[in-house]
Amino acid sequence: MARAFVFVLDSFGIGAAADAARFGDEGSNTFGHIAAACAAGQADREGVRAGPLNVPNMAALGLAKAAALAVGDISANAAPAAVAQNAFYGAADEISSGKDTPSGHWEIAAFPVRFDWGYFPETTPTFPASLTSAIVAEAGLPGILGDRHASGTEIIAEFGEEHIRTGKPICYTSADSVFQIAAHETHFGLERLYELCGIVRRLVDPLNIGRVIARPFIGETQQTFERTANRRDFAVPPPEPTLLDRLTARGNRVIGIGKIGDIFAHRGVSETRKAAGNMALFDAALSGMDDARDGDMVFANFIDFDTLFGHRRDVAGYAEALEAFDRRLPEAFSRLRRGDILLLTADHGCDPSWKGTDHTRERIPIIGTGPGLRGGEIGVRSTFADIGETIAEHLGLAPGRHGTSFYKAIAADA
Ligand SMILES: O=P(O)(O)O[C@H]1O[C@H](CO)[C@@H](O)[C@H]1O
Ligand SMILES: [Mn+2]
Ligand SMILES: [Mn+2]
Repeated sequence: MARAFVFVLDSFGIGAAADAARFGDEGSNTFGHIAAACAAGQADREGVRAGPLNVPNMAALGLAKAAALAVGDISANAAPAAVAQNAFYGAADEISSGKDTPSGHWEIAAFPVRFDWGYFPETTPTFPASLTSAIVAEAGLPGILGDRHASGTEIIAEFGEEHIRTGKPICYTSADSVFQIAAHETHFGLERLYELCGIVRRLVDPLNIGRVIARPFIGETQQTFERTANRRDFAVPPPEPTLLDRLTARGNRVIGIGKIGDIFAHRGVSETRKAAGNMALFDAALSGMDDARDGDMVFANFIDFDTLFGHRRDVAGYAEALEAFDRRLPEAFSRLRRGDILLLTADHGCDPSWKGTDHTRERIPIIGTGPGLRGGEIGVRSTFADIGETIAEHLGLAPGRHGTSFYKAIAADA
């Protein structure tokens, strides 16, 4: 029995990447700054959480040691937290050119994105006039609102009422290669929003934009607007086969939890299980573990860390989400059989104490366990693709073109 379970804590970086300066992110550290704020009593929230960050299960997998490695602290091995038998831990730098979600996930799945995505400039309007007029004409719209870089929740508060009044969708972007469209689920219509995103997807293809994202919301006033779980990402398909394609081509199943299917444009994903919120996503991931057979992979994305707390720069909220996630981990551990591997990682950072509202270029944690593994330290890997190649070797696939497996370093001696 060899099965692989990869859980992505979306945006859970553990220290600035080697090339963070290129992104203006030198010194960012999602985990480190959350842990420091908690320790200083600055992340207490009445009735929600208080005190030092309490993530004992991830600590037992070596999270603190991975974090020490990621920030170049050579006393990593002297880090106090005891690491469980079979646990492996380390960190990785990203070699993809962007710090966005598709780049991070594709690189984890052993396909780094070495080309440059298209981006929209930090001007108002941000979208080229020719693009906007094509969208307006093809979709039969009275115009668009927004048309600039923005935080999704803030721009809905600003333009939501005007959107309801005029029927103009709210279009915005970020430091990522995205064209995001916020529209009201009933006044504008959810299906109509998805159709509009399909039109825009086609129109932004020549601009090399990674994703068009539908951002539906409900509520009638600035105070009551709320985004719903009906978000949908329209990503371009990875230009090369990923680990997921290699597995499904062999006849194995890849069960994608949450937005994994969307991120891979549904290629190499046998089945998608969506759910709203990290706890329901965890339930879905456990159901995937229950159903996975020999040679299968469960690939889960836990989006709340990023969307609800990282981008919103909510340190206490992020801390509480980590603690809630950590409390569920024993349920995953108890499902592991001999031959299985469970690996926790992230796709980029989104330091909630950082300036702005964008992602941060960070190293990611690689921590995990498996009943048949020896475990140990795997160092700071030069690419996330080492994760994909390790899973490939674990599941008996031939090596791919990118990344180096660390499987032999953590596998039990033959
Ligand atoms: O501010 P919101 O709408 O959450 O958007 C964020 O989510 C997008 C996709 O992950 C990022 O590009 C960032 O803009
Ligand atoms: Mn992400
Ligand atoms: Mn994000």
